[in-house]
Amino acid sequence: MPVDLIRIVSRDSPMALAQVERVRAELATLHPGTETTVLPVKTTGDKWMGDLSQVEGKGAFTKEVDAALLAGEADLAVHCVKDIPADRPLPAGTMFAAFLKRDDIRDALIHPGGLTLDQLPAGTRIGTSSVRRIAQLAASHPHLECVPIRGNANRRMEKLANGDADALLLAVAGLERIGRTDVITEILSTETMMPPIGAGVLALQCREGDTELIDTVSPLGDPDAYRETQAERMLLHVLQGHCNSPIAGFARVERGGELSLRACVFSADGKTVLNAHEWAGRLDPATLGTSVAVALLRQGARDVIDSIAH
Ligand SMILES: NCc1[nH]cc(CCC(=O)O)c1CC(=O)O
Repeated sequence: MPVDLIRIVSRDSPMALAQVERVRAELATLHPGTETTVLPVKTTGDKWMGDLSQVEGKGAFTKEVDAALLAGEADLAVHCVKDIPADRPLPAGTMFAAFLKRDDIRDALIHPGGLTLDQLPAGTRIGTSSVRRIAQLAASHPHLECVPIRGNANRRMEKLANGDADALLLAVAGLERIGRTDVITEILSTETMMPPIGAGVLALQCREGDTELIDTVSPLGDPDAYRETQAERMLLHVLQGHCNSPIAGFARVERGGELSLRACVFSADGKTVLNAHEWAGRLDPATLGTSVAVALLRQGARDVIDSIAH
């Protein structure tokens, strides 16, 4: 029997609330009798506009949401997988109930003048605080300058309009969710800008043992998103990357159903780029993630990751 009521907790940014609406719509189709309510919470990551490594790093966007779940104030949390730390287990007492069908995993350039990345003149200020984006731009477009910018996607676009930067890099999936794909001037290929672990995947997280709820929401899960996410998160877990680690990578269920995983570890200045790409063959997704991580560690990833302060 599907449950009568699901109280959903999430960050309160426009993007996060759009994500919740997707979950509610999918649930309404599947279980018209199940009612849903929304509990929006502000997280440390939303409030703190400084360097994320000075608060608790990546958990900054999930901590308060997970706390509401554990306190029984809500039954289901919706998170971007990209924002869920992978170097440590999920908070004790919680588990994933589903990974939704994956959205676009690529990053987009937003340049009010309409130029593409390769057309941007030297000294163009790219607003991004992402170590992953900064390192890749340093490697491929060293003539561009990255300037720190924080806040949710809507805020960043306001800051761009105010002249705090000349261009932005933002995830296509996020822009789709807030209905602002109109601002995109170029979608960057995964070769030009390798996405972060978990890009474009939404996770449903619940309390362990909440079996009726799990039975109600798990049909929303997508099997390919599950396999890809397992491989990607195991990679990050084995690498023990921290919030300041320029690590990028993505798994993909290719034609024929086989899973592949490629990943890069960069030094902060983009001068060192380690690269690995493997096919699962008979390996399960998590073992593929381990195997690619080990390949990167053999190339020296430990030193590269540890040389960056966090
Ligand atoms: N850091 C915030 C965040 N978390 C997830 C996304 C994008 C959507 C996704 O990948 O699920 C974004 C915005 C961005 O990086 O542009």
